[in-house]
Amino acid sequence: MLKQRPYLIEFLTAAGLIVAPFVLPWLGFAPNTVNRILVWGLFGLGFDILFGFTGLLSFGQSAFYGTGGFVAAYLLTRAGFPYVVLALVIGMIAAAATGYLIGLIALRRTGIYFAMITVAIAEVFFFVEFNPLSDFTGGENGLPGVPTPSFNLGFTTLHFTTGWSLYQFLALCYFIGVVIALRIVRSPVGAVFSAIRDNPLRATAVGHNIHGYKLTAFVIAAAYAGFAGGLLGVLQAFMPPDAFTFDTSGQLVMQTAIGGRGTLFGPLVGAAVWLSLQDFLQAALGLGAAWKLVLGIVFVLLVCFLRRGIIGGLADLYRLLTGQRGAKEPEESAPEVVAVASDRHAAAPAAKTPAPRRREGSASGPILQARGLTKRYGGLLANSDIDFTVNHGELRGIIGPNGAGKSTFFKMLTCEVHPTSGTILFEGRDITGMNVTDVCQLGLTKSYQVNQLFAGLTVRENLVIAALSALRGKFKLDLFRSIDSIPGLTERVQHTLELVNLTSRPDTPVSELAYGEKRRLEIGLALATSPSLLLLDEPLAGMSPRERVETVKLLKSISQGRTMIIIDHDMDALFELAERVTVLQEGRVLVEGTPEEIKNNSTVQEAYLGGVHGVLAA
Ligand SMILES: Nc1ncnc2c1ncn2[C@@H]1O[C@H](COP(=O)(O)OP(=O)(O)OP(=O)(O)O)[C@@H](O)[C@H]1O
Repeated sequence: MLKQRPYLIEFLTAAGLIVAPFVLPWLGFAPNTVNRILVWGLFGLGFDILFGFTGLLSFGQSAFYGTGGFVAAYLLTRAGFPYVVLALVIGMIAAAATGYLIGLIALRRTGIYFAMITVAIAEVFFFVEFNPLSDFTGGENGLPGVPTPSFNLGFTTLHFTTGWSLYQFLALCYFIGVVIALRIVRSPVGAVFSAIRDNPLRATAVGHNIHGYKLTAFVIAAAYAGFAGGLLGVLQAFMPPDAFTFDTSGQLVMQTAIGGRGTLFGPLVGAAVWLSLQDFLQAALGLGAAWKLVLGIVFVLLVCFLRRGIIGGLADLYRLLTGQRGAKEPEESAPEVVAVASDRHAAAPAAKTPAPRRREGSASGPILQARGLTKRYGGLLANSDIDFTVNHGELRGIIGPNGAGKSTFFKMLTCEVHPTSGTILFEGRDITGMNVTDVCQLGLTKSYQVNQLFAGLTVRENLVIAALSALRGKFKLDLFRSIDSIPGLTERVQHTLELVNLTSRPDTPVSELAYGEKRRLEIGLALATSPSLLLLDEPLAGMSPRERVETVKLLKSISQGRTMIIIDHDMDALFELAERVTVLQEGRVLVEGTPEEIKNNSTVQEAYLGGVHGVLAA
């Protein structure tokens, strides 16, 4: 994400587009096929930002393809609008506006429900195009007579009519589309897109308004689709009604899967495979409609054996040949291994600490107050009437038997779940009922009991995601800004790497980290948001004895100048770290005191050991 060879991809794209008309005819590609591939490739650039980079699978892109196409075609054929490029841009804006409205509805749901909504909406558009709007769209006849572009340069006029002549115009459009898409995916917004794809829950928890970013990706994809739809009309001199069909959306998804999602060029490569196979099987072999049978088999084989598509497969091959390690897809990430005897990167006290949002030295008194906090899950009372206060600069420990309600308590404090009753004050402000993103932006966040990392990204990229929320706020549309140009980002990430002792592993994909390293990165994600109150939910869970010792050292170092609350079952470690300890039992505060008081408290010993007094204190 951070390291990019500037303009190399842009240069190679331009070179490829210039060379293509000289090379592709030798490979049997007709100019019309190449032009169709470019239109699909442009359509796919936006779709790949949505699907490949943000992880949102839409089956409704035909709605925007058709909208942009018909708006442009209507302007050029029925409304007598003379400017082709401007008509294409207006079509694109219409599609983007439509995408915004549909996105507001569709993005209310995730996963399969989101996909189903997009299918349904595309079907509605198809119906509307054929019936109520047929006077404008030509119904099943479409809109014939779409002109091709020409540019008057004063001394001469450039006409882009058909074949390789039109290719020049389409290639320019595709190139501009690639340049814009690359800027977007390299921007902070692009980084947050990847975070949403990998772990939307954590992207929200580190302070990003993921709904806003998803909507952005949706609108970008719609805009690309709308422009490509307009180009389809120009290419065919006719805007076909089937632009609106489900087949269009399905073909786009399949082409992207064939070429490789999350690569930007995958849809272009997928379209090349699809359309050249279509031409070859239909025309050369005379298979007629049966060509789809062969295509289906090719698709299944490709998806089974090249899960990351053709480009992903080639990238893997390149890494294999050059001995580089490659990032795995998030779903293929190695399961977390608890044994970490081979962890060579032992923790050590860190040199620098990213500053908390509010300096502790300047504040005193309570930073957090919970009053009468209760959480009911149906008939189960997970937390009951908890009163809890933590002061600025304090390191508080929370212990309690399994199921005592510790994690639920943390979830309520960070507003991940809302209390059934009670109030939470953070820095004197009532945060009860706020959302986890806003609370993180205020400076209260937590590390999770079970790692919640961005599994498809590297260590550094993970920390960048978290640091971006502190530096840019929860939502910002800096779509064309380079991520490297954000002041303080590099330093903050570097400091966090030092703090969690991962300086030797910044470019390692998360899937290749040892368990202990993942736990430290988990803490690093929370730290990189610069919280003024940091909650750590079982930071020592699953660690070997050696790692526990090292991590306790690390936690001590982190705690300097910071307010922290730590839940853990390792009481020795917690008693060593915390100034005060709160004991929860059956959802209630059992007792609160210094580690010494807790160790010697007979009620606590009763709760833990069923009355075998003295063992805790031993
Ligand atoms: N989403 C939920 N729906 C229903 N019950 C829940 C939910 N989350 C937690 N609980 C229940 O609430 C109780 C407290 O759970 P919680 O995870 O807060 O305990 P804990 O002290 O963190 O336990 P552990 O130490 O094992 O992590 C448990 O009985 C648990 O089953």
